[in-house]
Amino acid sequence: MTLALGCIADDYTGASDLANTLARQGLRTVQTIGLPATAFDLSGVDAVVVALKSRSIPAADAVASSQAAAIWLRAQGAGHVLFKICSTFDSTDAGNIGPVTDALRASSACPMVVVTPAFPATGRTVFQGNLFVWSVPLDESPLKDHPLNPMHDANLVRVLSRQTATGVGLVPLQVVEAGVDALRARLAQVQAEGCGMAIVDAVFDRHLLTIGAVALGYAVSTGASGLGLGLAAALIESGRVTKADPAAETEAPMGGHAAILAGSCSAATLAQIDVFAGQGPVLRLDAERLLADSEGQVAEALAWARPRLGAGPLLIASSAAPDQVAALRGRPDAGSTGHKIEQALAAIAEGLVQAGTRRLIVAGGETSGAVVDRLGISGFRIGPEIAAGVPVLRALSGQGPDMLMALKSGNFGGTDFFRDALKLMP
Ligand SMILES: Nc1ncnc2c1ncn2[C@@H]1O[C@H](COP(=O)(O)OP(=O)(O)O)[C@@H](O)[C@H]1O
Ligand SMILES: O=C(O)[C@@H](O)C(=O)COP(=O)(O)O
Repeated sequence: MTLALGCIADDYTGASDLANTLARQGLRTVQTIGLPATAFDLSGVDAVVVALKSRSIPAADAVASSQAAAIWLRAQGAGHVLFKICSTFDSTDAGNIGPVTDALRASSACPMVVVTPAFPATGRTVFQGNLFVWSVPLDESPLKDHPLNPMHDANLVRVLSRQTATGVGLVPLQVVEAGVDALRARLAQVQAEGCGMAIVDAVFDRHLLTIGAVALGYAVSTGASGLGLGLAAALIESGRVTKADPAAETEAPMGGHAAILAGSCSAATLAQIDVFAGQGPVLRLDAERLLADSEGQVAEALAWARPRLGAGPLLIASSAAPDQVAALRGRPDAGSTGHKIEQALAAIAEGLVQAGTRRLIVAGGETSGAVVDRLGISGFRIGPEIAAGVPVLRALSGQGPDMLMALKSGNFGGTDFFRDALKLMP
């Protein structure tokens, strides 16, 4: 059996978000952490999401790791490769959405790449090329304060044009609404005008079904979970995949201690931490102290956690409000602070697992990447959905610790997300 769909995600939360969407649509989906080191049994698998930590690294490195993933996915039979980016288009003028899309396009001789971060289930819509987060344009949303890639422009044609030498066209909503033929014709038109990519508007899932049906005709596409939804539906509609029942597998409870680690500074995560503070013990780490004495702070956090783990779930967070994040950005070592904080949280995760934690929730994409890497987990099977874009993950047995995880994108989930997650992670 060969793969129907290959996906490359630029971070680990994004990968589990996409894997969740594909699984809910009926594709038998596995998430790998990087490329599998050994031969990987793909029998019965329709889609693989290769999770990379490539969103905030130098563009050349992101291109190299994404190309390697694409080569592997195509060798497994994937006829289409989806480059999964963030639904809030997290990137800088240096990349990495443009450079990676360029490279994947070139290596598969794909004349045109459909690009859309729309994901209506989480309020991400694109209209006339402008990205909205619920009711506000991207540049007025909490993403304007992101510690690594603050987003100051909602116009994605402009944003992407700064990242690539190829022309970036626009397919407006009225064309998508008119259906697959109109969309194909418009893509051919923008291609004839010299564009190699096009931002495609989408407001409702029905638009993503149209976009997925058309995008499947190309070798590569770039987008968030909404595009995954459209591609999955098109694969089933075309008969290339037989729809699976996502609820068919029942799993034994995991047991063990439960803990939550938060490194996201998003508005949603800050609110979720406040709500959890009324339900269980919370340790708020001080970023300045963490940066000054990482080892000491990690040891202190673990000394705080160990005696409490037996009594129920606890939460440890470095998360801070925008003014504190901005203050840190003024430091001379600002370029490396995010990474250092991630590594400290990863070390705490390692200590928690050594102390018997088997159910771990991580808030934040980069943070999740650091934690999963530190734990040596090589992949996940996809469990029930906790909230839009966040599934329960079961570490693939025999590789890394046996455990349940939830990798929450900073901005996803309702205010009671942590309790919702723990209920589904027995
Ligand atoms: N108090 C803090 N001040 C500044 N940056 C922080 C703080 N706490 C965590 N960070 C960093 O902010 C970044 C958050 O990114 P990420 O984990 O991807 O969250 P999100 O999912 O919200 O994007 C990480 O690099 C993290 O280490
Ligand atoms: O598409 C999305 O919004 C998410 O899947 C995603 O990529 C999240 O990234 P982080 O907010 O950095 O976790």
